[in-house]
Amino acid sequence: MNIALFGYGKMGKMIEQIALNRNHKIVAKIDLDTTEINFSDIDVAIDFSMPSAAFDNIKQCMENNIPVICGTTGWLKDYDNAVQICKENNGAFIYASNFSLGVNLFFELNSYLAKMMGNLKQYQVSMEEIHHTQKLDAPSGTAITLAEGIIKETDYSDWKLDTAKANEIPITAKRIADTPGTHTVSYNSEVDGIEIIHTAHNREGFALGAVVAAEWILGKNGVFSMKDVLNLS
Ligand SMILES: NC(=O)C1=CN([C@@H]2O[C@H](COP(=O)(O)OP(=O)(O)OC[C@H]3O[C@@H](n4cnc5c(N)ncnc54)[C@H](OP(=O)(O)O)[C@@H]3O)[C@@H](O)[C@H]2O)C=CC1
Ligand SMILES: O=C(O)C1=N[C@H](C(=O)O)C[C@H](O)C1
Repeated sequence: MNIALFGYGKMGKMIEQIALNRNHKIVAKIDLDTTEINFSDIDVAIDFSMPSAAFDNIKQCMENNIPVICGTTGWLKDYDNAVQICKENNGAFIYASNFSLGVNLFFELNSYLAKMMGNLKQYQVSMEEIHHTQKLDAPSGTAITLAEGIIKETDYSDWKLDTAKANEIPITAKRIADTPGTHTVSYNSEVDGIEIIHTAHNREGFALGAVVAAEWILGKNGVFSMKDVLNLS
């Protein structure tokens, strides 16, 4: 499969390694300085760029009939627009805030726990995410997906960074050097607490998930999620 990498930073380089090990070819490495792209060579685009760049990259690929796997976070105000453009072009698109198998299992666990907690008003939920100091967005895309999972199953109506009202989920974002990504969901009552934690030890899981998603989407049309790729319930 011929892959174009939109963004050749920490994730782009890790994806390149994994893709080459799985016998794929990297036919383009696109960054801020790229002036021309030869779309005729590309089977699938994988975007791990920047919040300000992702939507334009996705749009450009869709208009050239290239399936897109997008892992960039912090651009979701334009998500519905991206879905619309995908449909208009009969394209193929996956956005995931986190491509690792472990986090996608953690999303399922989070939903299950939230479902149990829905009627137990003595517990208050809160969340913490920790990432490296170069991260541009806060809270992380993964934390937002976790919060959305809780909102779906409980009376919480929104999330907020730091201070939140009673019906909002407070999220704390910490930035610590060399931390690939740690997410904790906590439920606390007067008498006890329950925590679930996912810790990424490195970026390999994210990169492998993105390449597996690219392999999966080839030949398909539509807007999908990692749940579809991993065949999770
Ligand atoms: N969904 C997931 O599983 C994961 C998502 N991420 C997300 O992926 C994104 C990238 O992360 P990471 O690799 O760590 O970040 P980096 O900062 O290491 O890399 C981003 C790269 O994007 C390049 N870039 C800037 N503008 C454009 C553009 N217009 N088109 C294409 N590329 C561009 C930058 O180039 P330059 O240096 O020249 O500015 C840089 O090389 C972030 O949003 C992050 O949150 C990260 C890990 C996992
Ligand atoms: O910027 C990162 O590094 C990461 N970003 C994603 C997010 O915002 O959730 C996924 C992962 O946690 C690493």
